[in-house]
Amino acid sequence: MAAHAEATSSFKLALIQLAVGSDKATNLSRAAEKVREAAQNGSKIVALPECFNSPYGTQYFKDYAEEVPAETGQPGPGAGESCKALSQVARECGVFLVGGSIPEVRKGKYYNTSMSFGPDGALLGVFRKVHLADVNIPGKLRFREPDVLSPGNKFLSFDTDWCKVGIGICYDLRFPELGSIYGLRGCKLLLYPGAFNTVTGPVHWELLIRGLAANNQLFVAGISSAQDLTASYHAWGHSMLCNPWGKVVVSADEKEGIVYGEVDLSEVDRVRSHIPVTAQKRWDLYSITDKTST
Ligand SMILES: NC(=O)CC(=O)C(=O)O
Repeated sequence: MAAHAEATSSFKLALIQLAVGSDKATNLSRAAEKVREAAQNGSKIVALPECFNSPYGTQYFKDYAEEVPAETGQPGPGAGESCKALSQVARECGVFLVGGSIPEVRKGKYYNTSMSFGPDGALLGVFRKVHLADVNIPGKLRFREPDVLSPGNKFLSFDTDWCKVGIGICYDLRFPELGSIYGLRGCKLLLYPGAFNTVTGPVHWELLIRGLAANNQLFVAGISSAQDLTASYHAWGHSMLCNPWGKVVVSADEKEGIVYGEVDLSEVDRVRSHIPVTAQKRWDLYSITDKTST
């Protein structure tokens, strides 16, 4: 009965392609406004982009960094302003909220950190970007997150009322091992807040999202900030949801907006029954080992 209920369940997902500026308070209040709009339009899971409260760039991370609670559950009075704002709007709207990412400071180290909240405002868990962006394309683009950030050492998957969701951040898309691990954990939806750029984005963003979805036969969404050609970093935009067949269900252009997609979980089982690769793994020949705990 439970399996049937899940097999037929479907829900609306909202990807908020936010225009991010240099004022943190404005970024937070505009993000909350968009979460309210997405909830009013019937979304059950809402996701924000990478670095939604600060401009993207190694020169900004330290100035915008906040502490993130060490414990899950309702954030205490000492929680940072972004954590409090996200928790509050998730509770007000009764949605699962994947809070994009923010620069975090913890014991003198900096991280690119995503916090996820339940509909009661409780912090469900944090994901610190595991693979840090290291891009050097001579004459075109250079940025190295490892110059400032430390990598996270844990993955994050959590249960919603419909399915288990796995979280990665941007450059993590380049490492299909993470998607495989979430697939093995039973996730049916992967959410990657991101900020690809106008050099790598046109070639790699959609390709990586679709590849991850097709290889693991599950839903994958990438959530970008909007493109701003006056900023020092030109985010690619093009937030999108891809289905387990590897097809783009819905996508944005480069401008600010909310992308809505219907996640019909029965598609996961349908695609897996049509082409049973998830049941054909040759674990006698190779392995994917999850060395972390949830
Ligand atoms: N910003 C990133 O983390 C990644 C990126 O832009 C890229 O891989 O290209």
